[in-house]
Amino acid sequence: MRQPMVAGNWKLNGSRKMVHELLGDLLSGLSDGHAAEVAICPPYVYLHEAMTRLEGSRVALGAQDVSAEDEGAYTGEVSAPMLSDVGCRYVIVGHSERRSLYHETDEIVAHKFQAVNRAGLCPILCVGESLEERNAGVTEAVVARQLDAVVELLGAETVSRAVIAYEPVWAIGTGLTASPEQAQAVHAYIRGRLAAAGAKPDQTRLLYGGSVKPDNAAELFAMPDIDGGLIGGASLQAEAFLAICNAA
Ligand SMILES: O=C[C@H](O)COP(=O)(O)O
Repeated sequence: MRQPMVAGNWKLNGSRKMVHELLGDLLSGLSDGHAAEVAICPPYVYLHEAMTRLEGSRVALGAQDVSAEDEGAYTGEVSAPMLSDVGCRYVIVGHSERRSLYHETDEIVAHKFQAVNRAGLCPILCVGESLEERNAGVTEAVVARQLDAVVELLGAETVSRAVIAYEPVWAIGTGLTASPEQAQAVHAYIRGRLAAAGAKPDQTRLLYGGSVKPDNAAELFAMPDIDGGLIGGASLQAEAFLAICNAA
């Protein structure tokens, strides 16, 4: 039985005020027995403050990115041991915005995944195709290439212990959501590919991301291989995020 998970990716949004207000609303709105694991991933500068706010709660902290290096002369970078030091449990790697806007290759993503793993944290590995790729019928090939880059470096068993987020690029921040059937098909493909590579992915949590909102979360999460969501825009409003957490 996989515990569902809902992770909020704040992206480049937030303030100290928002950390206090939104997390306060979240903590008071989550019922004690909520079934899903909930995580929030604010910008680096707010991690410590968020950790202080979340201490003693069941809400986990994650980061949105990480350096592939642990320490040294890498101006501007933040390492996985540092993220561990401030209380993170999760680190998003390979988000499509990092891949497209900051030119992160599959190889860089694999090394970031490795750094997160080395620090004892859990990667949330993002994979997903662009609209052009979907229309060209190469969705599975793109997802396979992104997944295989990490499997080749670390092995399928290690990858299957991470969280994997399928985020079709065309659904991110656009209001267009993959249908539950479209998302389920790719999730099943990912699980199958990990199994074919020698892992036992029955326990691997596969999240869907891309315009998840309170009104579409339940039907997406009802699919057999969708174990929750990676939420962008809707994670910035307590009411919407709580409704999505409850749907999981
Ligand atoms: O990391 C989150 C995803 O990019 C989804 O963002 P969105 O919910 O705003 O579409």
